[in-house]
Order: sequence, then C-alpha cells, then structure tokens
Amino acid sequence: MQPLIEARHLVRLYPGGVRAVAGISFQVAPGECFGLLGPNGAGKTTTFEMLEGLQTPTSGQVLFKGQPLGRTYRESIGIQFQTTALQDFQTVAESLTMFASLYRRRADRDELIRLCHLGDILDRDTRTLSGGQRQRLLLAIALVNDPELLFLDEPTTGLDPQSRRNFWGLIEQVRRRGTTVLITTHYMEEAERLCDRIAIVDQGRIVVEGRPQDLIRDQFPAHLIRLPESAWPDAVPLPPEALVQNGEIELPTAEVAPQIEALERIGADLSALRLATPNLEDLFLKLTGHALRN
Ligand SMILES: Nc1ncnc2c1ncn2[C@@H]1O[C@H](COP(=O)(O)OP(=O)(O)OP(=O)(O)O)[C@@H](O)[C@H]1O
Repeated sequence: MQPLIEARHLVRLYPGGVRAVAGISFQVAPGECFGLLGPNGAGKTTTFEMLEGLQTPTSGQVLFKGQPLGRTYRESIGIQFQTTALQDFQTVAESLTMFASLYRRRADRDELIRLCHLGDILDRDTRTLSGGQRQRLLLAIALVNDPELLFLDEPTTGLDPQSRRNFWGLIEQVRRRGTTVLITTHYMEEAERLCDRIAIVDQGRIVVEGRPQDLIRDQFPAHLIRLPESAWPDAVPLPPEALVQNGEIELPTAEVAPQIEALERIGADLSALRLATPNLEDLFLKLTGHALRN
C-alpha cells in the first residue's frame, strides 16, 4: 500500500554546524499511529517540522501520497503544537471559530466539541483553562479541518497522569475515525499504548524502528531480574549478560525459577530481588547506552 507520508533521507543542519537531523527515513501507512521517541535534542521536533512543511530540509524529501508537499498540503494536516498561542480574551468557542476560518475544509463543529469534551467550557476564557482542558482545546484546533494526518508533538507533557490517560482515550477515538497520527513523546507508556510502530531517535538518527512489542521481544528475554549490587557475592564474577547501573545489577532471563535457584546456589542475597518486564526505556538504554530522559 502507498504510504500516506514518507520521510526520505531527511537532513537538517542549523547555523553553527548543528546537525539536528542526520539522515532520517521512514514511511507511515494510512490509518497508522507512528511515534518518534528520543531524548531532548534528539531531532524529533525538527523532523516533525520538516514533515509538517514548516521547515525545508537541508537535503532529503518529504512525500505525501507519493508527491512532494504542495500548496494544498496544509489543508490535509492538523498540528497540535507543544505551545500554540491562544488569543487572549477569547473564549473556547471563539478560538474554534477563528481557527476553523483558516481552512476551506471543515470538521463538523458539534461532533468536534463532543469528541474533545468541550461542551461545558465553550464560554470560558482560554486563559482560565486547566492543563487538561487546554490540551483538549488544542486537539480540537488541530482537528478543525478534519485532517487526514494529525501531528502531535509531545501532546501530554506537563499533564497530570489522569489527564494524560483521558487524552490517550481521545486519540484512540480520533484513530477509530481513520485519521493517521504522528506523535513525538518522552513517555514510554504513551508510545506503547498509542503507537502501532515507533522509531527511536538519537542524535538525529533512527536507532531502531518497529512495533514496540516486537522490538522489546527481539532485544530481550522475557524478564529482568534486578538486585542491589551489594547482594552479589564478592567472590563470584558477574555473568557477561549482567548490566550494572545505579547500584543495581540487572540480569536478563528467559525463565525466572531456574535463575533464582542459581542465584541462591552462589549465595546471592535475594531479600531485595525485583522482577521486571523489559520496556521501551530498557530498550533505549540497551541500544544507545544512555537513558531516554535526560
Ligand atoms: N533554530 C535552531 N538553531 C540551532 N539549533 C537548533 C535549532 N532548533 C533546534 N536546534 C538544535 O537541534 C537539535 C535537535 O533539536 P530538536 O528540537 O529537533 O530536538 P527534540 O528531539 O525535538 O528535542 P525536545 O525533546 O527537547 O523537543 C538540538 O541540538 C537543538 O539544540
């Protein structure tokens, strides 16, 4: 199937020799949710801005439905920025009207208000909104033109966990309507819940790309056993697969029971043993040698 959007060998240099994006390629199919994950400064926002048509690549190309971005592209996309300037002294309803007037193509206003749960706050001055309400309005604004492709750049940064979960529910509803979604996020749980596929970006390059669960399964056995470093007997060398970080030893293992018996036999102190399931955070650390949050 033809991708809805494709990044081909994107490179973006900034003045001063900063190579923000150093050759990024990927394809997103219609209806898919694709996530870009990476630490601060990895090049996610710059990549997004090139895909959105807001920045010109230094080299490489963005294709929408197989064609270079044309003048009508902005009618087909919706963008939820990290910070969108909402006009002072405007109500929620007035904001929606103003942003809708910028497009020829329009979403059904009542449906949008229902979808984003704005019915009770239509008359509120946008300056008085809570973080969650503001995000719902910014999502509605990104959807005013009923876009085929929705860009969400760190949509839930700064939200409390409850508002974040509510927001995920809204995105799932948007997806059910067939909208293709591109998202950047620092939150692994968000990526695992929302994204069909992800690309992990570090220093302007894609380190790995695929379905979150496949990537984790390919790189890790099913479980991680974690012990404090002090629990390991001095006389016993660490096995080569053990990873030591922050005073903790991590042992990847396919089967928990035999591994715990082996630890008992060598005299390890098991009183503070913890069992974990590998996640995208672990994957990122393994592939890049540093943590995702910095
Ligand atoms: N206008 C600019 N001029 C010069 N350097 C820039 C500019 N914008 C971004 N950079 C640099 O380019 C690199 C990539 O930045 P970018 O904002 O794309 O990363 P990011 O992954 O989105 O980070 P964050 O998660 O913090 O938003 C960083 O080193 C950043 O300092």
